[in-house]
Amino acid sequence: MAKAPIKVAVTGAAGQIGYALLFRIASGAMFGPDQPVILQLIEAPFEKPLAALAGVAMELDDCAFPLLKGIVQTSDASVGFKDANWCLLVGAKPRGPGMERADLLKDNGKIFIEQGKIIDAVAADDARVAVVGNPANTNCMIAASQAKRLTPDRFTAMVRLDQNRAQTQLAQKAGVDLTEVKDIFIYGNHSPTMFPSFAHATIGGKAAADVINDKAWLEGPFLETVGKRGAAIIAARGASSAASAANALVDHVRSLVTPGAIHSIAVKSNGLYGFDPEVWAGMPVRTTTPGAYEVITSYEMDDFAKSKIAATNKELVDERSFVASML
Ligand SMILES: NC(=O)c1ccc[n+]([C@@H]2O[C@H](COP(=O)([O-])OP(=O)(O)OC[C@H]3O[C@@H](n4cnc5c(N)ncnc54)[C@H](O)[C@@H]3O)[C@@H](O)[C@H]2O)c1
Ligand SMILES: O=C(O)C[C@H](O)C(=O)O
Repeated sequence: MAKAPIKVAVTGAAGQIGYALLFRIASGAMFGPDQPVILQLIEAPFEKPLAALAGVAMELDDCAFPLLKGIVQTSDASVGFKDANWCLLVGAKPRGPGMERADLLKDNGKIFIEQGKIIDAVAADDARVAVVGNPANTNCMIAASQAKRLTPDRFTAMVRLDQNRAQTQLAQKAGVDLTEVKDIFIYGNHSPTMFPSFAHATIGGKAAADVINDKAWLEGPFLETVGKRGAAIIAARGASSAASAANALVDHVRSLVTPGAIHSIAVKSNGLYGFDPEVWAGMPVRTTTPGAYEVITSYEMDDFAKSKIAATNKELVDERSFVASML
């Protein structure tokens, strides 16, 4: 028997990531080739993005995707999140000229407070939330802070782009196919302070550090390249990563609905790996049942890793304190 459609709400649907994302969701890449979807597309309440959204919806129609069972277009979040099983929070205000990070946090904080409240009020009982809009970890923490019905574990932020970037860098350095690289996980913030923990990664079943045999590269250029990849793409393209970010969100959700998948997501830390209990930090998880996961707690951290985790934790704690009065 055919499966019932699931409702997938996407904010910022007419933005660059939205344009690279919606067609993949509708094609089955995110939820599988037998799972019909209804897309509930949410944009800012302005003429230009809403007109662009109408154009994106026309293109979705024109793809004649067999799995796409409906499209909602709205600037009203209570309509867009209504009964949503997945809420993909991509839309956010970008940093303007001369704007401090704290101002960005506060402006986006208002958006994520509002969206957190509405999701908690109207989304489906099994709703899951994945945050992409930057600063993703703290926006996710803010949205989760507004929820009374939905528990904090339902709210995750995306560090999968960083994991994918790190995997490719290790494969290229070792000169192997990237499928040989396993167990590279991202700890902390989606920002240059993130820590891709190379000590536990393997290449072709052997410790990555032994295969690469270049500690200085791992502790220096590797971390720097992964941490600053977003900025390098902005410098090269004149716009932030979009196709790779959309692809990473497909991977994030696909892994979360696939029992047994092991992957990095940002979750409420609850004090694991030395993070402040109240911040959302990247860490390795294993998906248990579709949408649910357990944090893998067995990785030992050496002094180098502990110092990197302390630095990214400090940034997350600082971000939380910038917005504490709003929570
Ligand atoms: N976590 C990651 O790995 C990662 C990677 C790349 C980009 N990002 C972030 O993703 C976000 C989106 O990037 P983009 O390139 O698509 O940006 P974009 O500016 O092209 O699109 C953002 C869209 O969000 C909409 N929007 C703004 N406020 C909204 C609201 N309250 N409700 C609904 N829609 C709203 C805008 O109208 C716009 O269409 C940015 O914050 C970017 O920094 C995160
Ligand atoms: O939008 C950005 O600042 C960069 C983006 O988060 C990325 O990692 O590509």
